[in-house]
Order: sequence, then C-alpha cells, then structure tokens
Amino acid sequence: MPDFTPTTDLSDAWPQAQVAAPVFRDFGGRVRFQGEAVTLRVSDNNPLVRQTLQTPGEGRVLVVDGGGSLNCALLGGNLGIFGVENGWAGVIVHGCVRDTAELRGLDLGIRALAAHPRRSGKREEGERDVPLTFAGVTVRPGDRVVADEDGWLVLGADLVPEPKL
Ligand SMILES: O=C([O-])CC(=O)C(=O)O
Repeated sequence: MPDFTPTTDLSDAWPQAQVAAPVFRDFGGRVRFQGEAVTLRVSDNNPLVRQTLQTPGEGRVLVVDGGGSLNCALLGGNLGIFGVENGWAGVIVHGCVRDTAELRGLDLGIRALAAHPRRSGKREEGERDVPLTFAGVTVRPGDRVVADEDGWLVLGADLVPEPKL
C-alpha cells in the first residue's frame, strides 16, 4: 500500500495518538489498512452494518461498536463482500464476526474481538455518525484509523496531515 506509515512510527511521532487496547483479532485478507472512520453503534443487530457496507466506502473504515457483545456475529462473509465491492478499506467490530474462512479471503481489513457462529438480530436499530468509546479509544466520524500487524490506532482529524517522520 502506498504511503503507509506503520502504527509503531505513528505512535512514536504522535504520543497523543489513541491506541486501541490489544484485544482485537485480525480476520481480514488485508492486514494493513487505513482510512477515515465512519461510525456505527449497534446492539446484537446488524442491518445498519449491512446498509452502510452497501454504500460507497471511498476507502474509509467502518468502525462498529457492538458493545463488546459476545452473543452473536455482526459481520459475515456476505457483508464482507459488500465491503469489498463498495470500496471500504476495512471494518473494525467491537464484537464478533463469522464465516471467518471467507473473511480471510477478502481484500478487506477486518478486526473483531472473536468469531461466533450465530447470526445477529435483524432489527434496524442503532446509531450512525456518533462518537464511539471502547477499548480505550474514542473514535469520531472522520478520524483517521490505521491498522497493521501491531494493532490499530486513531488519529484525530486535527492531526492530519502526517508529521515528518
Ligand atoms: O447476515 C449476517 O447476519 C451476517 C452474515 O452471516 C453475513 O454477512 O454473511
């Protein structure tokens, strides 16, 4: 990926960068990804996740706060394909995903807490474009999210562009 600065270097250059607690697993076919955050808060229901991944991603990262729920999966193979087809760089789920063998084959960054076989509820509820706080970070819409082999972090929109490293 062109112009990719590792999270380690970003963290060194910007001590104020928010680093997510290292509780996320990598499920995607793309280990390194970055982009502006689009935010969703849902609770064991994923229609908003589906709807959002069906809109143009334009290289952004969908950040889903599922409240850390270990009850069901908020994203699976079909939603992952929507993400690829619509140009999302990645999806970060504070919750679970499923179809992990399929997700691994997608050109999409995917982080989540765990795998879970059960599908989520189908109620159209949740909030979009709200600040999210979980795993020690606050993600606001438009913040830059950067993920790689070492974890992921959040750079507030005010920190863009990058400093000279
Ligand atoms: O539809 C769902 O709830 C999640 C899923 O399994 C998929 O994306 O394929």
